[in-house]
Amino acid sequence: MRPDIALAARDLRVALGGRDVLHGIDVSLPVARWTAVVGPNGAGKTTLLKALAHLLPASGAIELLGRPQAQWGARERGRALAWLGQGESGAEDLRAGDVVRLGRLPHQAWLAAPSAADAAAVEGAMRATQCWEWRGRALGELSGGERQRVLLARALAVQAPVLLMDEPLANLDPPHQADWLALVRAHVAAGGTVVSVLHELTLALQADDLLVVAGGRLAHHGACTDARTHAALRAVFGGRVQVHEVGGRWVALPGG
Ligand SMILES: Nc1ncnc2c1ncn2[C@@H]1O[C@H](COP(=O)(O)OP(=O)(O)OP(=O)(O)O)[C@@H](O)[C@H]1O
Repeated sequence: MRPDIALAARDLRVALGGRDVLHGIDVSLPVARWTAVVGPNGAGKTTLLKALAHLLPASGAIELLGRPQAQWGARERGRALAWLGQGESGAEDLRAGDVVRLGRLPHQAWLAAPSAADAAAVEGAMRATQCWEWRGRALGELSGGERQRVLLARALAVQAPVLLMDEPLANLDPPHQADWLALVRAHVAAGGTVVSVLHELTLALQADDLLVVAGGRLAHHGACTDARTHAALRAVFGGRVQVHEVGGRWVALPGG
C-alpha cells in the first residue's frame, strides 16, 4: 500500500472490439501532482484514463489511493475519484444546475434531499467555472464551451481528491483555459491529484508530469521540465514537434 500514490496500475491491459488496445501498462501517479497524458491519435490515452477510472473492463491490477480498485464500493469510489469525459452527450433537457447536482450523488443517501453541504458544493463549483448564472438553462441550449464549464463544475462538485479529465479544455476560450489551469493548481496545492488527457501540448507542458503514450504502451513518464520528456514527446510524434522554452515556460510547436 502506498498512500502517496493516487493511482497505480500494474500490467494494465484492455481489449476493445476484440482488439488489444493497452498492452500492459505499469504506472504510478503520485498524490498532489498534476499529470498530463499525451500521445498521438489512437495511442490509447482515453482508454488508459477510463481504465484507471474503473469505467472499462481491464486486466491487471489498479490501486486507487493505495487500495485495490476491487475493494472500493461504487459510492465510496465516486467520492474519491471524479470523472470528466470527452464530448459527453445525453442529459440535454436537464438544467445546468441539475447536471452539476449529479456530482453530489455519491455523497447522498438513497432518495435523500440534498443537504446544505451539497448545495454549497454545487454553487461553489458553478461559480468557480463561471456557469452559476445559467444554472436554470437546459444543457442542450448551451454552447460547446458553456456546456464544458457545466460538466467541469459537475466534476468539481464531487470534491473528490482525485480528478480524471479527458480533454477538459475542449471548446474553452483562452480566459477559461487559464481559469481551468488555476483550478487545477489550487486542487494540487491543496493535496489533490489531477490526471488529464490533453491534445494541446503547450498546455500539457504546464503540468507537473507528462505521461507519453504511444501504441497502447507507456513511452515515457517524467517531469514536464525534463529534457528526456521533451525528447520522448518528439519521438512519439515522429520528430514533428519542437519544444522550446519561451518566457520561462515550455512550448510545443508543430514542425520539424
Ligand atoms: N469501442 C471500441 N472498439 C474498438 N476499438 C476501439 C474502441 N474504442 C477505441 N478503440 C481503439 O482503441 C485505440 C485507442 O483509442 P483511444 O480513444 O484510447 O485513443 P486516444 O489516444 O485517446 O486517441 P485520440 O487522440 O484520437 O483521442 C484506437 O485505435 C481506437 O480506434
